[in-house]
Amino acid sequence: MGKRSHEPTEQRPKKKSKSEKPAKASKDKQENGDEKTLSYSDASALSAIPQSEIDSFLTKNVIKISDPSSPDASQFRPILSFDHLPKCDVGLYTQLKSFPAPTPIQSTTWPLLFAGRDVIGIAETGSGKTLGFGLPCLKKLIDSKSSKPSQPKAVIISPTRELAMQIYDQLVKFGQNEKTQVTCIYGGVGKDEQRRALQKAAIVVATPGRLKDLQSDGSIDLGKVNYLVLDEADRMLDKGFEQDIKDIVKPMPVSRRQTVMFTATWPRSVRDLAATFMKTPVTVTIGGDPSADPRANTRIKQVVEVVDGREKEGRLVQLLTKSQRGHQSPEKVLVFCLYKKEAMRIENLIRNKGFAVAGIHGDLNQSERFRNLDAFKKGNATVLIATDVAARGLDIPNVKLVINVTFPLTVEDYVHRIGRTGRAGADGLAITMFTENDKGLSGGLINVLKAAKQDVPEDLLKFGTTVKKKQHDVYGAFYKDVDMDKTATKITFDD
Ligand SMILES: Nc1ncnc2c1ncn2[C@@H]1O[C@H](COP(=O)(O)OP(=O)(O)OP(=O)(O)O)[C@@H](O)[C@H]1O
Repeated sequence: MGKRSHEPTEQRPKKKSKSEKPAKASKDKQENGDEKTLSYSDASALSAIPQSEIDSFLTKNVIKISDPSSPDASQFRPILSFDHLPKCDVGLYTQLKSFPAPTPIQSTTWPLLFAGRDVIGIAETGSGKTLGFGLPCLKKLIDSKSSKPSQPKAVIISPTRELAMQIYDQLVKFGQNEKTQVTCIYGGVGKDEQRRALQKAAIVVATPGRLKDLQSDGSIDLGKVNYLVLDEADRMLDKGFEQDIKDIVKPMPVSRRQTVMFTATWPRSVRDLAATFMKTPVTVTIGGDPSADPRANTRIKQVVEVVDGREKEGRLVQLLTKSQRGHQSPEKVLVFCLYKKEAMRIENLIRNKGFAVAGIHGDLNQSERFRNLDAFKKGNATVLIATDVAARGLDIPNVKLVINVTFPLTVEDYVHRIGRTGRAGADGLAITMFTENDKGLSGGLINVLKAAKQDVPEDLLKFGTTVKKKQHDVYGAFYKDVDMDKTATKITFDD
């Protein structure tokens, strides 16, 4: 565990006197001797906003900023409007016009990231974290561009291939002029094309296994990387990925890079480890205390049904019938299973009942995974049966309902799973079947329900309210290669 203390004092931003200068800059002394000044100062329109307005924004959105290096977190005023963004000559901000304003996590982390600080950003699912780290990444690339890149300057690591592709798509969409310089690499497909693309890549979005592979065989040199993002950071730091991440970051020492971690859940178990990857990070939390239980997005209505395991399939068919039949356009429903074989069995059952269904899990090849996800995105299939490979980060338009047929291994995964609905300000519904087998997680689930002001069924309370210590080292496991009623023997991850 890291020696560095990661217990910063929590501060609410203080009031700023009118005479105070808004300009700020942070210096990044690079090991190769270059001293790079990352200058950032508030736009004049932002400086002109009365402090009371800033304070009410921070209070309304329950924003906490913890900066161990400065008692005065107010030196970074949140960017309340896109007009407050630092000047950028190319059309980086053009696509933002489709949004009314930055989301709270964007408002609060952008100034810190533009100023070169290491940041941990914790905010609910579907709250725009991708652009939170993505826009400063593109801006940094644009600002630093003196010649064509020969080596990547930024690396964004994501736990799944589909999420990596989604982040890549967003970066390409927003950084249109930088298109050729963003590359996505992930496992399950050939390496040659990826090697070619890497030759002109300034930003690399990757899953850890393939990145490590290409690094080990000399296809990619990460020695010039100065912006590192771990998306779904708690997932990236758990036992399944920890060593890969350590290996990947070796050529880019912490002193020389800006390190950024974003997630919706931030369990204590990963915090000390996270600190070893960062230099005096500022922790930004939207909507609550990071030391509390994982927080679900409060616009999602959560229903928990305590059932007998044998009732699950019948109940699933009932729920799908209600959401799919008799509607001109059936609702999109995402159904989560824990096991690959379970997912396959449920998919067949649902298909035989005549529903428009697709599946996504680790036993499919990569083109099937992409194709099935795409069919669901486009609405050609309105039911997607998934394992936890689809639990994190995926931004699928208009998912109205998430059904958990089998409870995940951790309550954090539950929060991410249900977060596939209720995105970008929309409402959503999550229905979870909970059986006696899951009772070890009842305490954690009850706390998640209570924190989001949801009903807690009596039947669930019967299983107990104690929160057990995390049971799985491989927190957020994706798949188990076993049948439902056998003990897990092998857990595999994306590469
Ligand atoms: N400022 C904004 N205003 C409105 N919508 C936005 C804004 N920024 C991003 N979005 C949209 O919000 C949706 C969710 O964003 P994103 O996928 O980045 O969420 P997230 O916080 O990373 O979620 P998760 O925790 O599930 O990974 C996307 O469709 C994105 O285009």
